Amino acid sequence: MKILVSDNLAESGVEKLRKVQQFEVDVKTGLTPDELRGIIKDYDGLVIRSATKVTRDIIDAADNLKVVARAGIGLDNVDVEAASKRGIVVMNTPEGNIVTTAEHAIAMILALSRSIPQATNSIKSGKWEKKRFMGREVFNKVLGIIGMGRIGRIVADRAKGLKMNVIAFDPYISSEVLESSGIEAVALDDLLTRSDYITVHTPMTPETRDILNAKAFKKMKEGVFVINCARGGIVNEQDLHDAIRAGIVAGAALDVFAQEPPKDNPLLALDSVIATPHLGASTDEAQENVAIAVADQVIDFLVRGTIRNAVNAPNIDGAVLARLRPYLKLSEKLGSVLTQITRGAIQKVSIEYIGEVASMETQPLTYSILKGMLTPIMGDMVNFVNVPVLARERNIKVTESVRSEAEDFTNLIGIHVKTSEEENLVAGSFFGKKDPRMVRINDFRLEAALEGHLLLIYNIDTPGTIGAIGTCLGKHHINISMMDVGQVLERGQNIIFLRTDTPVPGHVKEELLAMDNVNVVQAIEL
Ligand SMILES: NC(=O)c1ccc[n+]([C@@H]2O[C@H](COP(=O)([O-])OP(=O)(O)OC[C@H]3O[C@@H](n4cnc5c(N)ncnc54)[C@H](O)[C@@H]3O)[C@@H](O)[C@H]2O)c1
Ligand SMILES: O=C(O)CC[C@@H](O)C(=O)O
Repeated sequence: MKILVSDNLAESGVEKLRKVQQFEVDVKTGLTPDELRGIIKDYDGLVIRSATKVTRDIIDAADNLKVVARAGIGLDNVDVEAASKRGIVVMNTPEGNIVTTAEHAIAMILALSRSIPQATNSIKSGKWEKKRFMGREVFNKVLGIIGMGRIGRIVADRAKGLKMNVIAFDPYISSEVLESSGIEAVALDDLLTRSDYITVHTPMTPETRDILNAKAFKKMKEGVFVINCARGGIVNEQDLHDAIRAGIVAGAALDVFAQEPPKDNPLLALDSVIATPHLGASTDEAQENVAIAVADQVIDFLVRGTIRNAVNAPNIDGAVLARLRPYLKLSEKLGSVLTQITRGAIQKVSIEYIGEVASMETQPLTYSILKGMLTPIMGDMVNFVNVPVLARERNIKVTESVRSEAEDFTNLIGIHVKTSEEENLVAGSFFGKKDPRMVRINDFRLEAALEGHLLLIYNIDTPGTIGAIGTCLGKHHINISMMDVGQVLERGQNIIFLRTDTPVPGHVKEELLAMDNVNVVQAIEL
């Protein structure tokens, strides 16, 4: 079997792969997309970090490829959907670099506080500018952490060691879980107004994109420091630039950028901005961890058939998997819809399998639902293996029940979620043999295909509202390809479910929301 390592992988990982008798390992870094497309057909396994872009084009040319394995977390550079369609397993190593990245954020906090990069440049140019670089202690200062997952929690722990006062915003973790680790859970606005330092540690999702934007900067304390070692675009770069120029933000430390490598990024021209070229995970220790983990996983899969840390396949026997595959897809999509339409920290998920599906092995389906629910919140690090642990860590109680007779459908999967703020139910089934559909949102019956760009609107039923919604979308050149309108009252309102050909941008959602009779507008991406 042929393995291609197309990014810089620590030697220990390459060696491990080379020791496997059945493997022939090539290390070829810096390939252009055309070069990679030209050679990929020969390989069974592809090992990457973040530089190689595994696009649909590459996947289409990969006749023998069985696995794409990422040494690291982010899979932004892999078209997972295209790989899944071709039956290629995509895996990552979600644990190996979290300590290193958290330490980088702490290094950024200290470097900002004492202007270490700027002072280094100054002294190297022959100056001795003691007054210019008057610093600031971190002792007793308020550190606001947005996103309290693996890295956020380690940052909190290290910052407490520096005697900072840590407050955190993570709507998907209950305040009891945070407070049991001595961290004050706060609302986002509270964090923005109280923090001396704000660091983001969320994945990039439609909800976290631009979470620090002009509106957020306006609420911050004058002199705040901002740190982004997560993903470019979580902090809006233009708005950060404006906030620095306006004197709100005293300095920013950026490891990640909306475009990498950054091109003519005006932030890099500002003296108060310090930056590193996506080095969060770049320590010998982390690279060793992820290289060994990725090599072990590739060997386990290609030699022993065991799948670990895959984002697109559960850990089960091939024949069972083939039977379950359509249900896995339906389950994951329903889970994703549910999270995207429900606010608050998930407390309880109750799943009902009805009809033929009740006689199948339902545990992978439950994991698939949980994966669908947690991925919009946690991004690529959620996989079929770690999802039960992640759910447990978040105190999510999961119950399953089965019923053999379905009333209107041969098969039905119903999921009810209770969060700290509300409750919702979705249900899905198949039309024809394999066409997954969502058939219920709470009491609203519909027949929605589970793919693409969807929009859920709650409105007060008045003549003209649907027309006005269509006109608004049309004005922004957004075509509606499907529409279901609720006939039953849902929370005293009507419900409209649309599919559009292109995503509905935030400003258009706000325009819809500003209409007299429209109360809720939720975009769902599947
Ligand atoms: N700079 C680097 O080299 C580097 C290295 C590793 C990871 N990362 C990035 O760091 C980030 C965090 O990674 P992780 O492993 O801690 O992820 P994680 O999934 O363990 O944690 C993310 C947390 O963000 C929370 N969250 C989701 N949406 C939120 C929202 N709207 N508001 C507040 N919180 C929200 C989730 O509940 C979760 O607890 C990711 O973006 C990852 O890609 C960067
Ligand atoms: O491989 C890298 O250097 C990037 C690591 C990081 O962003 C990740 O997603 O794991």
